[in-house]
Amino acid sequence: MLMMDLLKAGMPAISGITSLLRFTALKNLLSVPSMLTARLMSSGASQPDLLAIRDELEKFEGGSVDLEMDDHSGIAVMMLNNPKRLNSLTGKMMVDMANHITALENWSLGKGLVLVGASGNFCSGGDLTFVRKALHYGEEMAAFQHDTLTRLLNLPLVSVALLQGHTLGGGAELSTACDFRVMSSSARLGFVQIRMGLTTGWGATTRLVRLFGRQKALAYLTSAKVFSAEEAEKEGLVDHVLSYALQPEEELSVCKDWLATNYCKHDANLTQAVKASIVQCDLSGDLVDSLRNERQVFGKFWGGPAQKAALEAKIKHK
Ligand SMILES: CCCC(=O)SCCNC(=O)CCNC(=O)[C@H](O)C(C)(C)COP(=O)(O)OP(=O)(O)OC[C@H]1O[C@@H](n2cnc3c(N)ncnc32)[C@H](O)[C@@H]1OP(=O)(O)O
Repeated sequence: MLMMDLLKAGMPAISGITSLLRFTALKNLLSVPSMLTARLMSSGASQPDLLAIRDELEKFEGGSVDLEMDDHSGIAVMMLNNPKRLNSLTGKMMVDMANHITALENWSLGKGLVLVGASGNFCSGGDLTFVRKALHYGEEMAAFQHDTLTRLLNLPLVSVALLQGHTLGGGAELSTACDFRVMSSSARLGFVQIRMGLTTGWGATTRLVRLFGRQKALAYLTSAKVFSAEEAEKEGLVDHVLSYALQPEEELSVCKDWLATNYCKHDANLTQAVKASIVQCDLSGDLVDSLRNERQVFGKFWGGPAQKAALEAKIKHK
């Protein structure tokens, strides 16, 4: 794809950064394969054509992902914005997120990132309108999301997901691609994919085993249990539960303060260096192998009879 085509396609809303940074982000998107892609290439596995998948996903419109980068505090806020559908992700939102992560990879003043959903909901998974139209495209979408979410996890910033309202299916997967999870006292969190006739499509099996061990990962994924904040904290699934006295609109600023005062109070260069060193310790070949396997398993179920029956049933994951 030519640079001009990308420019025509348009980068999503980014505020607080210079046009130079936009250009750098675009250049990187084109010329520097992500860490995951580079590893796929070096391992000799067939390389997913992420630019072609990006073009395809972008056709599934609806919602946006918006980014604000505050150079003063060094804290960015990335907001999932599809509130009428509880911030479930369309293909276009996946592309927005990938582009923003490229911008964040290049943010020299950055220390931290809050991932949040608009209007008091984190994310209720894949947008089911998109899902129904993309039943032929599971493994490709999974490859794109694996790349994006591995880059999110490996950003040189300390990241936190603010879980408000519903965090379900793919939304729960997103939350595991952040370093920390802060949960609203009334929120609900569940890896409900199995009830939707699916395995994880966005890399959460691999990340859950690394975060919590195989037994807990197995329990979360096979039970499809939807956790209250109290239960999630007891499990260690979330790092902090917010006071019940807060209104949803106050919770973002409290979460930002939690991140700033605990993990982003020191120099940006040092904070980035610490995170980058931790990422280096964690870069083993088996991450790539595990994600590839996860994607292949997911591809066997996506568009299959169990998923179609679940979509017909219009399940509510209460
Ligand atoms: C690779 C991806 C794999 C996955 O993510 S699998 C998981 C996919 N997510 C789901 O199946 C969630 C299904 N929805 C639900 O369980 C319930 O809507 C939920 C989240 C418990 C909320 O229940 P309520 O509070 O009663 O609200 P509600 O059902 O009236 O929802 C409000 C409006 O949001 C919509 N919505 C919620 N989740 C959605 C989704 N994932 N995709 C598309 N639309 C979604 C819902 O249809 C409703 O819209 P409307 O007002 O009826 O037009």
